[in-house]
Amino acid sequence: MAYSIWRCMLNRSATRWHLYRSLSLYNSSHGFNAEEIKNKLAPFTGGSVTLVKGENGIAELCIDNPSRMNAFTGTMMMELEERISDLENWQEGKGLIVYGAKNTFCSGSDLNAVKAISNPKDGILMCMLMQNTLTRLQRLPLISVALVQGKALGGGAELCTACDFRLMTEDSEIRFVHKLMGLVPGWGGATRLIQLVGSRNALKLLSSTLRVHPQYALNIGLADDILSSGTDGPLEKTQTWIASYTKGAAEVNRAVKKVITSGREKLIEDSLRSEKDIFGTVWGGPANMQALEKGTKHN
Ligand SMILES: CC[C@H](C(=O)O)C(=O)SCCNC(=O)CCNC(=O)[C@H](O)C(C)(C)COP(=O)(O)OP(=O)(O)OC[C@H]1O[C@@H](n2cnc3c(N)ncnc32)[C@H](O)[C@@H]1OP(=O)(O)O
Repeated sequence: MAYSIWRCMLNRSATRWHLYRSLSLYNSSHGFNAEEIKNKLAPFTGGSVTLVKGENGIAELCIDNPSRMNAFTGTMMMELEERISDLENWQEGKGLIVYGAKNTFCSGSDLNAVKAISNPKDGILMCMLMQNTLTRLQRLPLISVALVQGKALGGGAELCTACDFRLMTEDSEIRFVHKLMGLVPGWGGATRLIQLVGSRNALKLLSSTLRVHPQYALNIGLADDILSSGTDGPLEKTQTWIASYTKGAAEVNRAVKKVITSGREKLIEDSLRSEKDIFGTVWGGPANMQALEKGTKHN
C-alpha cells in the first residue's frame, strides 16, 4: 500500500516534469499569437512533412519539398508542429530520424513566404512559432538523429541542431547562411550551436558563413559520424546507427533522454531533483526487475 502511494507520487511528479518539458517557450504572455502567424503562413503551400512510426519504436520524419530543396513552406511549418505533437504523445517511441527527401536535407524557409512576412512583427511571430516547435523537437523523450545529405542551409542548418545527433554523408554540408541574408539565426540555431561547438566555433560559423563539410563538422563536434557510401543507403545506415543507442525497453530509453534534457536545460539543483524524479519512474520497473532476476553481468 505504502509502496503504491509512493509510486503514484513519483509518477505524478514525473508527469508534471513531462508537462513542463513539453511546454512551448512562447505563449500569449510573450505577445505570441500562433493563429495570427499561421493565418499569414497558410497561403504558402506545397511540400509536406511526413511521419512514419515504426513498430521498433523508431520514427522517421521526412522534410519533403524537393522542388525547392526541401525549403519550409508555410503549411510545412504547421505540419511540422503537428508531427511533433504526435511524437509527444507516442508512448512506445524510443528514437527519431529526421531527414530530407531526395538526398538533400533542407534549405531553410521558403523564400516566397519569407518575402511576404518580411516585416518585423511577422518575422518575430514566425521566429517564435519555429522556436517553439524546434524546442519541443529537442525536448522529445526520443533519441533523435538528423541525417544530413546534400545541403542543410539557413533554417535547415538550425533544424539539424535541434536533434541530439547529426550524421553527415561524405558530400554534404551544413551552412549557416543567415549573414548573407542580412540575418542571424532565429529558430534557436545560434543558442543550440553554441551548446554543441562552443561560442568561438559558433562565432566562426555564423560570421564566415563557412560551408561546414563532414570532417570539419566532426572535428568541432557538430557531426557525430560520417556515413561513407556503400551497399546500404544513408537511411539504412542511420537506422543501424540509431539502433545501438535505442536498445531495450522504451521507458528506460525515454528516461535516459529525459535526464539529459533536464541536465542540459535546468539549473544544477533543479536538474538533480528532476534526475531523482526520473530515476523513480524506472527503479523497480519491469526492465529493472528483469535485469535483476537475470543477474545481468556487464563483462
Ligand atoms: C531563420 C531561417 C531563415 C529565415 O527564415 O529567416 C532562412 O532559412 S532563410 C532561407 C535560407 N536559404 C536560402 O537562402 C537558400 C537559397 N537557395 C540556394 O542557395 C540554392 O537554391 C541551393 C544552394 C539551396 C540549391 O542550389 P542548387 O544549384 O543545387 O539548386 P537551385 O538553386 O537550382 O534550386 C532548386 C530550386 O529550389 C529553389 N529553392 C532552393 N531553396 C529555396 C528556398 N529556401 N526557398 C524557396 N525556393 C528555394 C530554387 O529557387 C530552385 O527553384 P527554381 O524554380 O528551379 O529556380
